[in-house]
Amino acid sequence: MTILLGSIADDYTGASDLANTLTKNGLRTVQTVGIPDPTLALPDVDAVVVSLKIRSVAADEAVAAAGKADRWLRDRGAAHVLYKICSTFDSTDEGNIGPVTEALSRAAGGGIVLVTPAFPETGRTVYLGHLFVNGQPLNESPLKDHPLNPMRDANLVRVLVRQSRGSVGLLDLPTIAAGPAAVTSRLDLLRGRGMTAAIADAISERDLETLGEVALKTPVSTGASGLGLGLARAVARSARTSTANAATAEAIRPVGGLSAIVAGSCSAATLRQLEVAERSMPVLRLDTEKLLKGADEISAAVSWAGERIADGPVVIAASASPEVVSRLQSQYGREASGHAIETATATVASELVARGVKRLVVAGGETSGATVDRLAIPAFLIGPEIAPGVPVLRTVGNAQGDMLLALKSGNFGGEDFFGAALSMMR
Ligand SMILES: Nc1ncnc2c1ncn2[C@@H]1O[C@H](COP(=O)(O)OP(=O)(O)O)[C@@H](O)[C@H]1O
Ligand SMILES: O=C(O)[C@@H](O)C(=O)COP(=O)(O)O
Repeated sequence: MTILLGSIADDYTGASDLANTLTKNGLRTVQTVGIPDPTLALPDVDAVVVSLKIRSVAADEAVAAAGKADRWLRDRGAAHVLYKICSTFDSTDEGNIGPVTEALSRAAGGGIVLVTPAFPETGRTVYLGHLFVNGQPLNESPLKDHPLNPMRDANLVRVLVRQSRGSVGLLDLPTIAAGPAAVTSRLDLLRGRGMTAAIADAISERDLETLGEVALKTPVSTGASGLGLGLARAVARSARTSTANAATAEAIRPVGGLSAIVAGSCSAATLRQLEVAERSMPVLRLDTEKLLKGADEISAAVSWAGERIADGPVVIAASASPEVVSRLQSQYGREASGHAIETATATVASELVARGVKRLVVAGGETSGATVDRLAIPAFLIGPEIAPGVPVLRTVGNAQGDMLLALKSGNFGGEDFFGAALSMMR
């Protein structure tokens, strides 16, 4: 297998979002969980997205993990590797978007890296280096209250500079509108001025196609699914792969079994989706105070689910409003509470799988990472899209047998996401 496009994703929901975009734009794609074991039989694909859980870890740890994934991808022919970050640029000033981007670039021989989180299909646009989320500046959007990475600055040039050793330039919209040649010469100019990264504006698919075409000629880029779209279309044009949706029917062959939803995302979209789910499914809201004090809350949740799950899907959620989250964090600390809750939701999910759940929806990036790790799932095939950025996933090489999952980024999906997801997972 020669990989036409490689990617390293900083979390698992983000990986499935990107894998969905690559698939929709013609690339046969597999999502691996970490670097696959050599014994795992992977399907023949055009693109591999290696999912890592490094969004919220120390930068040196992220650099080391991404470096290993990069070598694995390059050894299998990937000439270009996209570092998939969140479309809302989730990171802190100690975050790793800058350090990983610089390390991947150094490993590939240096140069300037094109960076853009734009993903217009989900309302993420970048203009003059400022990120907008559904029309609101990032720092005024619900992301200002993210439990782990509160985003308080919409100026991404400034955000990236704070995380980087090198300096960061801007590829503005008029340059991008002028087409690939203009973008390439502007990048050359910025590189000549010693810049190691450039934040690229993008408000439409056309901008992303231009950026994808330019980025593909370089060894590394950093961005979200929007840049993935541009890269996939450029790869499809150059390698003459199909431009049709590459999702396979195999990916959604029914698996039967029971179904459940586990949520740890506290994003505005997930909170609304939980309210809507309450109208049609039993929903258990975990008492996170109790959860942090001991394991009883987990076993209580598992027995609550056990009494109901034979009759239909159940929902178990730790998710809470920004006020409740910040109260808990001031008592137990941000990282400690986040980590303890992720461990709890992953434990609940694995107990439910042990009781026959084969169709599982998980809401939240860190929450999904902890759950997929706990279930030790090695890889996923990409099925059809449930909502922009969220595909149905079918496990590959799973010890518990085939399962269908949906890993929902906190901010993605319409109000009825949970019902819509389960109706596509049989
Ligand atoms: N009630 C709560 N109080 C504090 N933190 C919480 C609560 N519920 C969930 N969390 C934590 O918030 C974080 C949400 O992050 P994540 O799962 O990535 O969601 P998203 O996709 O919305 O970013 C996780 O670390 C999760 O454990
Ligand atoms: O790019 C995106 O917005 C998503 O793919 C993503 O990474 C979201 O992260 P979580 O909300 O933490 O799942």
